[in-house]
Amino acid sequence: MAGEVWYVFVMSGQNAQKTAPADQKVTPMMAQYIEIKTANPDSLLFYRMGDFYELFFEDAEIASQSLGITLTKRGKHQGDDIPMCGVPVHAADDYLQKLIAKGHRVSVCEQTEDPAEAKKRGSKSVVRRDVVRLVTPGTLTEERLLDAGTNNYLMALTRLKGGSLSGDAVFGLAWIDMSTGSFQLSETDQQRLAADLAQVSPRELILADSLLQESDLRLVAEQSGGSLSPVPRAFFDSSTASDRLAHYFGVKTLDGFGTFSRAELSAAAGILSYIERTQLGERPPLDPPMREAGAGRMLIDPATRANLELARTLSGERQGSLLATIDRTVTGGGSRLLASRLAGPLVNVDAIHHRHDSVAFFLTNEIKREGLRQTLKGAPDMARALSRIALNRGGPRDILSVAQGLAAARAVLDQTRNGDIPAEIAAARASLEQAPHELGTQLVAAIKEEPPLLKRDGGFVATGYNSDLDELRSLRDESRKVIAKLQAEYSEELGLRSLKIKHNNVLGWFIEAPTAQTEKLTADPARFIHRQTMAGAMRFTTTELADLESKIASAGERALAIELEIFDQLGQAIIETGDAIKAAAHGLSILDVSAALAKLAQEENYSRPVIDDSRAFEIKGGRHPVVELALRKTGGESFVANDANLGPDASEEIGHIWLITGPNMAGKSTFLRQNALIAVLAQMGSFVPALEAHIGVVDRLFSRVGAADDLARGRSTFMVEMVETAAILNQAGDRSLVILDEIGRGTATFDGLSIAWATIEHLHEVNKSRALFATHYHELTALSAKLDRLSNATVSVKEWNGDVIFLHEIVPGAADRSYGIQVAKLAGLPAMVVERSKQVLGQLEEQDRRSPAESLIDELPLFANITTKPPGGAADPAKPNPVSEALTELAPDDMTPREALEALYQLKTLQAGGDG
Ligand SMILES: Nc1ncnc2c1ncn2[C@@H]1O[C@H](COP(=O)(O)OP(=O)(O)OP(=O)(O)O)[C@@H](O)[C@H]1O
Repeated sequence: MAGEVWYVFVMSGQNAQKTAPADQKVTPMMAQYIEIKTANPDSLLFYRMGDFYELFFEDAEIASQSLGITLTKRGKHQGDDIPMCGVPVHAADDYLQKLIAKGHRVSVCEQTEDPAEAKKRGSKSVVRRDVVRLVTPGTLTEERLLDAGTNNYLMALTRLKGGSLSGDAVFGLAWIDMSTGSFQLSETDQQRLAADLAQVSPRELILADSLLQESDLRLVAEQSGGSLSPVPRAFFDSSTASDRLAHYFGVKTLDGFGTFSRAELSAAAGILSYIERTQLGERPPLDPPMREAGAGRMLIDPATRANLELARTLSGERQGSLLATIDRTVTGGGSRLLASRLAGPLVNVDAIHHRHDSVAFFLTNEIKREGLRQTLKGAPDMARALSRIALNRGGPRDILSVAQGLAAARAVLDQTRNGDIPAEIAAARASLEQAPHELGTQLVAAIKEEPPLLKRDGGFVATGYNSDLDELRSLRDESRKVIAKLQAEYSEELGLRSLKIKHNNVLGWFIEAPTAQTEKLTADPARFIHRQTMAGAMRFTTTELADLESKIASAGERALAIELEIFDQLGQAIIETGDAIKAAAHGLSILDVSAALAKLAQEENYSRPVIDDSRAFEIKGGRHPVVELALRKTGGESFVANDANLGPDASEEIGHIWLITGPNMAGKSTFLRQNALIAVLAQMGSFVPALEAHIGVVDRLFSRVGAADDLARGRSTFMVEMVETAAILNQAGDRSLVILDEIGRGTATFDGLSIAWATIEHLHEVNKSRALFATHYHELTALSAKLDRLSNATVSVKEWNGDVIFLHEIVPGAADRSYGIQVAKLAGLPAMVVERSKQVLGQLEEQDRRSPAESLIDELPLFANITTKPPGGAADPAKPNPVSEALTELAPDDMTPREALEALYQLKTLQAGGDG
């Protein structure tokens, strides 16, 4: 059997042309390897051999290339060398990290018995081995494999066809951070799906392999950025999902956790099946699933998220993103919470107010804040340590982390005690109060201050914690002294100054004396038992020495056994109070985030925004936090603050659109983005970089800024631009905020201008969103005469000696020109080209004066008139349509089936006549 299996495996490699004879000789170890490899086909197999994990065949080739380690060979198979490479067990984490980062999955196969046991079964028997864990990007828990400030989400996506009331498909989402135990569920639709995936930004996305076959869904899944793990459809079986969930959490019914939709349950079942498969028996300590109402968050689609550089810059780095600019947290948990708040700003006014209250509290209570931050700086990542302990991957340092985390929780309670405490802070404090503080005190007493990483060798329990352990340790540690004393006694008794007691691994402890002086020892063979004769020396032992030796050895062993038992007891006590520990860890994160945002507000002069359910969007003295910081760092000019007001006038209920024209490099894009960022910051619960801000909650944020090629997906710059614009025009509503920067730029002038024109009309008439629209098409400014909620704004510049000076000030009105040529001159375009451009421009402007674009305004009907026509432009509304006239005449209730059929034929004839 093993031979056949082997054959299948090798067929996927270079040796495909070779066939394996039925009587193929496979060494027992190789047979075992092949069996295990076949059972774990989609991953690289780390096969434990002594102090190394070895990889063979294709796995070895892939790993050696990915890790830059030497490819060697071990034995032959079917006449060919077997490629092999290996990584030392003690450094395995680093190699795992590299492989996982490159998108691989790794099965870790351990020896599950002592080699001595295997030998008992016969000299040729192989040590039993088994895969103990499948390491995938979304199931990591090791500190070294994780980024402290980033959640590591595993996400499951499932679809129920016709799951909604309207019969459309609904999607269930479940996501888990195994390193902290958080577990969330939500339901969404096709339109929101990409935005919801982007909000979570999973490291690994699991979905039924059948879904991955659909190209649209595959695209959305790929866009999430997570590594894709297809699994069988059966993982998501929604009919058994409730039972599987209840079973996992050891409850009879899920009622206590809340109500979940079928799609959510199906996603939850999928993710739990995957965890069971990858963790092989270990159960990560998960929180009960929480329902994340998708509608409770501002919708930000992936393109907008990327354009606004919320968590990463367009080039993929954290540095330079909004998140990096505002992050003043001092703990890993705080940093993760801040990132998830930024990824999903709220839309509930009360919830936003609560967060602002917390920031305000720490802004006024500076001493409390700084004391708190000082304490938190030393607090380790309790949530992640807890997870490792529960997964049986914990070490002494994880226990110490919990101990120190609980100590920090106690200190923080004292530091935030008095004063008028806002609701969110009070709730966080309550969770700290309920933490298992007695256990904390016990842990502090139990673990040394700087324990070793692994529990394996002991040495982590503090002195004074367990008296038996202390005794055994001193026996072991005192051994040298006891031996030295014995040596002194023997040498005195025998009068032999050169007698020594030594130790080696073969003999253990022994007495050694120069051969010439061993007379007295050999004379008493019953006492001095001869062990070995060397050149010039002889070795002996005594019952006394042997007794001492076994005492020392067993003291070490017994000490280790006691330490491991203590470790298990403490671990168990931690797991039992896991929920309270996790709640306290979350409480600390909330305090960290609130204090950090207050610190930010103070340092950067942010102010508290007014948030309500209106359609207001009034920003006074707004700034772009990232550009402002960049300018400050370069020490050049300072950032010019600007106002924006897109709110409705007193008599209206719908927001406004600003059309911004202005020279290149003046600051249009910066202005657009800063307003979007201010909305995001306000609704995530932060203060904002402005003197004042009044924002009626934004439910969806859309931004189309700049143009980026997406050639990897076969879309041109212009196609990307149009796909994103289409998404905006199809989805934005009157509570949305839309930022459009130079729409139409990617095509010929007239096409671009026409698209921009129609887009503005659509936003104004149909979407009715608050919007900022930057453009170089000056012709568009004429639209403000026709569209009453459209105003023109421009960025002011000064011209001086033919050069242009940017003032970066947004003022009402339209730009008279682009100053493109002046900017080109600044950029160092050759003087000849600059001059020639001026000439060409002069001629073009002359032509334009003869047929100005303003006339378009009167010639073209308003956009609204067009939308009232049926799609396809079938009929002229001025001419009566015979089909609709006939339809109006019909009275279905008064007709027999036969008459109805005849009427249908008649209608068809009429239509045919009309088409002709
Ligand atoms: N309000 C401001 N205060 C100070 N400097 C600013 C301000 N806004 C923008 N700048 C500076 O001007 C540069 C250009 O800004 P931005 O890219 O927003 O211009 P733009 O008008 O969109 O240009 P283009 O039309 O060429 O795309 C920025 O990188 C920044 O250094």
